[in-house]
Amino acid sequence: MVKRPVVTLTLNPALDLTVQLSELVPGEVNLARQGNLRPAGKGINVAMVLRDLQEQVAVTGILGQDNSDAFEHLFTQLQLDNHFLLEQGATRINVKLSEQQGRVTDINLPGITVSEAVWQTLQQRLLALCEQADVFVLSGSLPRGLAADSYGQIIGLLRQHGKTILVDTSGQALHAAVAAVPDLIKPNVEELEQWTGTALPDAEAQEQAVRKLLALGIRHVVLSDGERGVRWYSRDGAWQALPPRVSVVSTVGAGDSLVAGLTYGLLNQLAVADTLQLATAVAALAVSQIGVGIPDTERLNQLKQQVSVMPLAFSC
Ligand SMILES: Nc1ncnc2c1ncn2[C@@H]1O[C@H](COP(=O)(O)OP(=O)(O)OP(=O)(O)O)[C@@H](O)[C@H]1O
Ligand SMILES: O=P(O)(O)OC[C@@]1(O)O[C@H](CO)[C@@H](O)[C@@H]1O
Repeated sequence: MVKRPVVTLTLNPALDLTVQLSELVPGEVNLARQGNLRPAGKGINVAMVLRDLQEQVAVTGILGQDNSDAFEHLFTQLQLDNHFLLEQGATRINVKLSEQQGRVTDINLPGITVSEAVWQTLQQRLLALCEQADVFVLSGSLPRGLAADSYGQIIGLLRQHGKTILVDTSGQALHAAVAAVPDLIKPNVEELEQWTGTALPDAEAQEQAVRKLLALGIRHVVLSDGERGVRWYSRDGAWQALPPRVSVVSTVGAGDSLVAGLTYGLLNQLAVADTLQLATAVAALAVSQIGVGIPDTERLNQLKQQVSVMPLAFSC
């Protein structure tokens, strides 16, 4: 049977310039140990990992026409079905300053400005993709020119066609996405705090916020918490996964790798515990390298064995 592809949407992609430094000293001349420029952005990262997990993936979103080559090359190389639209200007460069002891400083640029015409065409393209795909992953921030409720509009459109929708975004875009009730969201703790507008200092406070999200009709809330791991909440129960200890090279893309693992689990109807085991291992792998992906399946299997997954006492 031919597998139907997953669609990942990246409205605000980026070329990630990862700079490896011994230690960042602000205000001084910093000599980098190494630099690396690669096509990225949240949905594209998710797509790369899903491809390494042997899934068929269609990628869409909006790229700047002045520097789309590196992206197009990547899509061809990885056999990602390319449905990106081109807009005037250049896709942004996001700078990731990665220090030896694991700290990463992100400098994310605003990106291109999207015209109304391109936005309308993008919605038509998503509609066309509804013919061939059932699962849509909407990831990342919004570029300039798009209304804050753009994800709300897209979720409404996909919902009318009965699609499964996963969302990973932040700030106002997360607010709008939540209001449109996707199937799964993956905030980190800071993003959950942005959504409630309050500090959520402990698991109890975080779970109060999660209950509100589930009460709105969101079926799965997956809360990531960096090296402390991840907690998955649904009306059927809750689970926690503790990641293996890895030596941190760059945490950039850890969240996207987790989302890819979650998507794989949903697509293949894995049990929650198995999905979390895989997703947490893939995220740990991302942390131990520059960029995302699974260069070594043996290593992934070793990491999977070191993930602990346990049920959590939780009621809605
Ligand atoms: N130091 C670490 N060691 C092992 N696993 C980690 C580490 N940091 C993050 N992870 C894994 O990656 C997952 C996602 O990390 P995090 O909560 O930081 O997501 P995020 O803030 O969305 O990440 P991103 O930097 O991609 O936006 C965590 O739930 C955890 O499983
Ligand atoms: O501006 P957004 O879309 O929130 O984040 C963009 C970004 O930081 O996310 C990815 C890591 O998750 C990077 O590849 C990219 O630079």
